[in-house]
Amino acid sequence: MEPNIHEFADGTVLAEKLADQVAHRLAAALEAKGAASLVVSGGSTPKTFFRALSGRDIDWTKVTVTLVDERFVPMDHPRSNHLLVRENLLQDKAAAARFIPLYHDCPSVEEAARKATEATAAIAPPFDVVILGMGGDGHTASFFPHGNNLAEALEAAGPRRVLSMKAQDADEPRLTFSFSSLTDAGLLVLHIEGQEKKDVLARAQEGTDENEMPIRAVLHRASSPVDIYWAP
Ligand SMILES: O=C(O)[C@H](O)[C@@H](O)[C@H](O)[C@H](O)COP(=O)(O)O
Repeated sequence: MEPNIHEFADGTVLAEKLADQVAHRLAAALEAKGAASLVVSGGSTPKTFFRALSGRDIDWTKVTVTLVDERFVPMDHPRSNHLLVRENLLQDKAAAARFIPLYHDCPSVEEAARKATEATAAIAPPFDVVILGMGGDGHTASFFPHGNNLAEALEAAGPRRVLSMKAQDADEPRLTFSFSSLTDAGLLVLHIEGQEKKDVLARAQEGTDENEMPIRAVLHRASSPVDIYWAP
């Protein structure tokens, strides 16, 4: 299924449009089920979008927010995605949402992944909204090229869970939802910005080796349509 590409004049316009689309999708889920789930990525790209979404007027008390992936660091660590989401998304109206962290203070990242799987199992599948980012190496979530658990993480019919991931390109051990947990979302978005990321996307779309560029698994075999949001 070919991705749908939405291009915007700049990151601010993109953030407002994406916040509108996500709020609309969450509101529809709340109307239909009385609950909604939002699963977001970390990194530097989503900050403006998070701030725009935090002010949208939906019943956030019934929305569960969690992370696509997390660095294996405590919440007060500057590289924590939980910290990023707490400071930028869980503010204003969205402060009322329930947040489920992936990080757990365990002796190993493998044990933390088991605890994160248990802690997130209560979120009814499929997730309503999943927002992915992409690194310059073609990783998404914590599906890093040549990651130690990459094959398992990318299994099409693998169990819904959180796995640990270690990779040369990752600054620290990671916790990541599996491909199967993320890619049947009601709304599956890849949010990237800048010409460099657009060039990386083009290279990913031309090739098939998922170990080299794991984003290819999402682009080529996600069960949900992929909506790419891009601004210069
Ligand atoms: O924990 C993370 O870093 C993210 O989940 C990761 O997958 C991110 O989306 C990309 O690395 C892009 O990051 P930037 O937005 O900083 O380029």
